[in-house]
Amino acid sequence: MSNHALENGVANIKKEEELSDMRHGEKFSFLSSGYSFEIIEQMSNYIREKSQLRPRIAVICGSGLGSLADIILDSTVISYEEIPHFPPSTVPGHAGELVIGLLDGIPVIAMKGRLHLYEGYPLWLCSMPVRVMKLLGVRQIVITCAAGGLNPSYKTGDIMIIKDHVNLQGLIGNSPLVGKHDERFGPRFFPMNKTYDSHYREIAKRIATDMGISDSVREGVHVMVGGPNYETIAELQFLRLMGIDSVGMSTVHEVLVARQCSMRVFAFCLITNECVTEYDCNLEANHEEVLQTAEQRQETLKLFVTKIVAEMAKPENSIVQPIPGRTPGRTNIVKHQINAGELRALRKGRIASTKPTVATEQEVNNMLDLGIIEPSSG
Ligand SMILES: O=P(O)(O)O[C@H]1O[C@H](CO)[C@@H](O)[C@H]1O
Ligand code: HPA
Repeated sequence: MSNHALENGVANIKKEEELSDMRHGEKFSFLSSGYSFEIIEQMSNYIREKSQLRPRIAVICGSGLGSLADIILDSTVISYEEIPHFPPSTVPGHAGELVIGLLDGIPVIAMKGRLHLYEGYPLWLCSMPVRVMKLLGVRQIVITCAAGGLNPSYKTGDIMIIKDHVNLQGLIGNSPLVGKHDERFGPRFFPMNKTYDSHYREIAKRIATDMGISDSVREGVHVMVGGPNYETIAELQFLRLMGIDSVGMSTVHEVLVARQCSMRVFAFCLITNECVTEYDCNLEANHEEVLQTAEQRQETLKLFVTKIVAEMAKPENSIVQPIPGRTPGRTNIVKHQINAGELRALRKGRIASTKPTVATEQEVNNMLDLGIIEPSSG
């Protein structure tokens, strides 16, 4: 190793050590999966104080799709920069604001702009807002992104409902979930085969038909590449061989974290450009085209998202099942230890409000979602 590389390595380790108290407070947590539960809690507490609303549904707005948040009424807008420990958004088309308000009368929280790996943020940091939203009470999430259409039948302006993904980063060990595990965020080992909620996908297709846009609504497999450069022809040909329909630089890490904490996920891409897979083609991908397509499709997308959120909010569509995979016997993972008597009381009547020292309402909801406790029928 050269001296220079060595120095860089030492500098990085020092930086990691400085960060470690913000994460798990352990000197050697270099491969940390990010902020500790307590830091995430601090962030959600900060946001909770800004609005009376307690949304169950979140929307992440992709590149150029921030206008989806503009139809949220009676809103409280919180800049990412004012939230403790929250990094700024640095990409054109991503305002870097949380918007909490009413979408057609339904409480929602929207991320107007997301965080990307290519901004220099590790994946755990890019997906950290999902955990913050979970602690705020979010149980269902709509994740949107701009993406290149790799399936040759796709056209610019199409909406692709994501039915599955290939987690290229994760397959080689770069996941937002690597590192020290905290079961309060969900199980370490969990399945991914039911990630993209099939019921919500059916609802979205029905809505597309009702809106008369079903010709431009597809369903396919998404891949997240690291970016920020667009792909070479050889890379795109390789991805197509893998069965990929759309290519983006986001979404997958957010979906992973959302599923780990049992959120129900609906995700779609706006196909903002057609991927160039032939050497003799003069087209070149560019971010201006991405933003332009998003702007052209914004009115349609606003209506599409509004209708989907309205359906997701219906009681029959908002039931959340705990994700399987919880470590058996881990009832001691809540912040305040629960003894057997208290746990029995929790099981009987969801007593959060009468026994605040045992567990907060938020913790009870978390435990219910994780399957640590069960709702009583009485
Ligand atoms: O995924 P979002 O943020 O929607 O945007 C996509 O568009 C940008 C590239 O033009 C990248 O950020 C890519 O990920
Ligand atoms: N490739 C990767 N990410 C993208 C693209 C693309 O073609 N378009 C929008 N985001």
